[in-house]
Amino acid sequence: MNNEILQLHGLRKVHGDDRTGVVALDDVSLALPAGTFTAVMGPSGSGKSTLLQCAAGLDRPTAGRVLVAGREMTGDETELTRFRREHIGFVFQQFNLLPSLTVLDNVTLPLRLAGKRPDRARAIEILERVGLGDRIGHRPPALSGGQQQRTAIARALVTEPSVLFADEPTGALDTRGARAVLQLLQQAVRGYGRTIVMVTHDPVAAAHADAVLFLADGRLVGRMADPTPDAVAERLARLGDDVARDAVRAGE
Ligand SMILES: Nc1ncnc2c1ncn2[C@@H]1O[C@H](COP(=O)(O)OP(=O)(O)OP(=O)(O)O)[C@@H](O)[C@H]1O
Repeated sequence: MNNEILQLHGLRKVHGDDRTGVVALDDVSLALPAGTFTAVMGPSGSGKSTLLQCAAGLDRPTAGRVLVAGREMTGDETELTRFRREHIGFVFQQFNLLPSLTVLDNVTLPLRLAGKRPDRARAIEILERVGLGDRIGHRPPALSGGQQQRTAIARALVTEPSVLFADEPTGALDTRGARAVLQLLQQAVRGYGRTIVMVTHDPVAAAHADAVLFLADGRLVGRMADPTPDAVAERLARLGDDVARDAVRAGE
């Protein structure tokens, strides 16, 4: 059985005109097994968000293929939307909850959008799992940032996505809120077998993953298994030095 739940083949993304635009991704290929937690790191502008957006079907690559659970992500907007609803979960830095809906209604929303029965019992079970069982009737503005992000994670998990993508999920949180969110993501992988890909700038956050992928100038330039915060920070510093040196050389 093919255990690789996410495959990227020769992904290229040019923002703007293909000839004069910005090359954000340059021939990125990777395959991630199901049930793994992967962090993506790299200097600012290295293409991390673009990689996540293309892999999640929120943006279209200029070239290359994305396969999720063995199926190619392709087609018109309607097909892409259906594919995303079925296979993809996404967690944003700024939570993106609907402020006028209760926590419970935010979490059942993806089911309703997919035309499925909004299974309240299941949504409540997930909210209990993320530690918000006593907050289901609250509205997001009444919650802390960490609680809002845990609501967003519950919303992303309710459809049991093949892959959950998270773009800087702890970027707007304090240390305590961030730790709770990272532990939750770990638990979703280790306890429930989900697959998570997370972009982060924070070596401590990245060290919660099983492996870290490093991007520089739109290319995959390294992978670290069993990361520690110190090892990640050191690798990142070296990458930053390399990028700065290349920029100086290009300007010579
Ligand atoms: N919509 C866009 N239009 C034009 N250029 C873009 C667009 N989005 C991103 N870029 C460019 O593509 C490159 C990669 O951007 P991306 O946001 O993916 O990098 P990143 O690694 O996520 O950066 P950061 O860590 O600063 O968020 C950058 O040079 C950026 O300026």
